[in-house]
Amino acid sequence: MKEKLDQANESERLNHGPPKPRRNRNADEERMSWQMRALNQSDSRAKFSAGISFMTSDVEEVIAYNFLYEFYNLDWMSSETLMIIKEPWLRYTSQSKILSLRVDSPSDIIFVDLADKEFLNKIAAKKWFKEISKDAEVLRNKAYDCFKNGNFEKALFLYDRGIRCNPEFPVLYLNKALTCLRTGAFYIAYEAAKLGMGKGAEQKYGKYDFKAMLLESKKERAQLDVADYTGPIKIANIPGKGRGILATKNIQKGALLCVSKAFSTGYSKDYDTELFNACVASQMQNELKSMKNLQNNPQRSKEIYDLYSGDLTTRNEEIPAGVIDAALIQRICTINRFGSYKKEDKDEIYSSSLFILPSYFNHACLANAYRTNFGDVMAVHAIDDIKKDDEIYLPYVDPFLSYPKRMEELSRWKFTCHCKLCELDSKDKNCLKRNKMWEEFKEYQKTATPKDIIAKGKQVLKKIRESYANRNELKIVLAQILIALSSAYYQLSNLSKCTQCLEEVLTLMDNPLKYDLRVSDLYMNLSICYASENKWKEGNQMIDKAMELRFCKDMDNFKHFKLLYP
Ligand SMILES: C[S@@+](CC[C@H](N)C(=O)[O-])C[C@H]1O[C@@H](n2cnc3c(N)ncnc32)[C@H](O)[C@@H]1O
Repeated sequence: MKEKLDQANESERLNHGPPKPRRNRNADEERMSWQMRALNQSDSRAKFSAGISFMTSDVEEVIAYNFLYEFYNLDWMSSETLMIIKEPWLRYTSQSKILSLRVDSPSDIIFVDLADKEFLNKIAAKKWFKEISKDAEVLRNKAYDCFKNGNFEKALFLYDRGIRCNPEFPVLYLNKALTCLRTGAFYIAYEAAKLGMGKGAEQKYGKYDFKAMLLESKKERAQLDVADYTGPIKIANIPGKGRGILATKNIQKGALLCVSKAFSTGYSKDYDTELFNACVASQMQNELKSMKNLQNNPQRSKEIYDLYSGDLTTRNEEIPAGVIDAALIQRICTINRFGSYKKEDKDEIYSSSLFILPSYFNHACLANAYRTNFGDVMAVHAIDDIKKDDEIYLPYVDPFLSYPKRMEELSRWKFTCHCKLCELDSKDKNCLKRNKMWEEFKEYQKTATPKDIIAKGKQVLKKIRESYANRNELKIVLAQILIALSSAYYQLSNLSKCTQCLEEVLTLMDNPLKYDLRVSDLYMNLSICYASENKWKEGNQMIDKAMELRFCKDMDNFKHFKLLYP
């Protein structure tokens, strides 16, 4: 750690002074040195760079950030690659004392096809021109091989080359469209398909079915796709909060407010997690995915750049479609991050997503809406009755956290929450003492036996109950300790005590927080307790309640609910 800091400080110092002249570098030596580094598997930078061979008498190191690539698929950066770098700048990195060309935004690099004589002429780089087969059929076959092997970037490159060789060959456009669908470049796919059809593809190859192609493109992808749905809500300016979401009519609790497909999602397991913690890894992956998606779908620029980035004053700046402002996208992805966490066997999977419409919800700990994530699709439901023109909130942090912890986590967004729960907690003199007791008990619980948990838990329960003497609602810590006790009683098969605790929890939680997944789980636990005492009617009532809280009440024959509680 110290070594890394020293390196960073040293590079900072160098970057503030004038650059030092350096000796010419020999291309072959450099290539050898990078290839040696590539042998060292842990140096991912070297692996990436070893693909590059140098043709000039001098060598410059380029560090390109924010590219989404896979190490086993680096064809797009090989010895043949010619690129134009827009607005390059020189920097000393913390890794070496040699200046490198730094590129932050993927849209600052234009990859040039060496077979594109016209373009090379235009940029006065004729000498790089390489005579390549002009047979569009050959190129089509080569591209198709790449496509079959999942190398979509290279396939696209070759289809474009083929189109340049023979712009009147319609199937190339259709194949290009299919490849674009695989990479998520929907708009370019649509444009290419339209061009192909314009060139007579339909007459030549039969009816062209864009929808079938889209379905085909999804076969190997475990990504959900839905059309976005917007219910009775709208985006509006909210004094003191920027923009937010308002109800356009009276809404009953349980109603569906919107369904959104993530613009981008990053998963921790897709990243080299040795370097970062899982949460940071998923966030970094999400930033790269959002840049890639925006590069593929430039017409969505406005939607993304309109999102809150932490500074309301600079929002008016119009960024042209196709330009990736990497720093801005990183800020947007951070402030509007929707995270989720899942444990699968031993694997802990974090995901970070960027959603468009849901990013406009402002925060309240005691919110009136609840989000459910299904992969990279989010459904938002009302969890309280909401009046027309009332603001609708989602919680940015877990409302079951203690008040100080919630405030600490919310400080990232630089506002103070004034929801009913925060107002109550901030005025509650016993709040800190009570949270301390609960935190200590949680620690104790980790290693204690169920019997010990009950013995100690009863004492703590008494004190926590007393601490709430002057408060009538939202006694969340009391509910939490009762949940802990109910689980210990259950483990000791003392079902009547378990039932007693759960019944009290559910009375205490008769507020919007009952829609939390952890509370509907308790209804299911209680139904098991009732069933084991042959109280079938009560048991069924509990299942019914859990269904309502999971927004499954109006769904056909329990199908969805069974997925949640098999
Ligand atoms: C994800 S954005 C929400 C949409 C944002 N208000 C906008 O104008 O686009 C998060 C930002 O909204 C503002 N915000 C959210 N909830 C708030 C609240 N309860 N009170 C004040 N500002 C809030 C904060 O500036 C926060 O950093």
